[in-house]
Amino acid sequence: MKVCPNKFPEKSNVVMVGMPGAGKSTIGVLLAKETSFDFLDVDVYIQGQEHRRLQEIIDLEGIEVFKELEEKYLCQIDVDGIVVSTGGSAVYSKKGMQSLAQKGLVIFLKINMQTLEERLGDFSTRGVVIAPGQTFEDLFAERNKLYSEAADIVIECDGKTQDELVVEIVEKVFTGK
Ligand SMILES: Nc1ncnc2c1ncn2[C@@H]1O[C@H](COP(=O)(O)OP(=O)(O)O)[C@@H](O)[C@H]1O
Ligand SMILES: O=C(O)C1=C[C@@H](OP(=O)(O)O)[C@@H](O)[C@H](O)C1
Ligand SMILES: [Mg+2]
Repeated sequence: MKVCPNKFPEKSNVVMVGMPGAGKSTIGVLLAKETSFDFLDVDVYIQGQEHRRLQEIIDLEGIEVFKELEEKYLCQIDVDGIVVSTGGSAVYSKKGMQSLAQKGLVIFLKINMQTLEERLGDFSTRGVVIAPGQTFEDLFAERNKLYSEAADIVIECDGKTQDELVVEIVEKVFTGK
């Protein structure tokens, strides 16, 4: 039986946004298991459609081509009863986010700079969309603004385990506590 995000009956999906390393993919799948929702990781979806790794696309074709592709695939997603974990750069696509938000409750997994650095290590090998010369601090500030604007709900993730975060999201989104 499917549980509905009953605090938000007009929304049939849950959409995770946030910095790379914030936990969108791992917490998204745990949330889907907990709620009997299905799960879609947009990064995995793009790779499956493109038959190549995101890192390869970014390295060989550059970030602008990657962002165009990401927008194309974000706009194709038409689902119900799904936890959708986006890639960290999805918020650069206004059209893509508007499309997801039509039926999706957008959850921003917010995390501080120190935790991100610990989790990401060398982000140049993780395929992060960052402009030449842009510092990670600048990227962090730019992205946080976009995630906050896109979000219906902000979840502060620092110092919390994945399981604690799933419980918190279920309470805020599914049981209305
Ligand atoms: N709350 C958490 N506490 C500790 N480690 C976490 C937490 N959330 C995610 N992680 C770890 O951080 C890494 C990045 O998580 P991932 O889900 O891939 O992030 P994203 O999809 O946002 O880039 C993974 O190794 C994951 O296990
Ligand atoms: O933030 C980014 O620029 C990106 C994050 C990645 O996803 P995760 O946020 O799941 O790591 C992936 O979409 C791509 O490599 C670009
Ligand atoms: Mg991910």
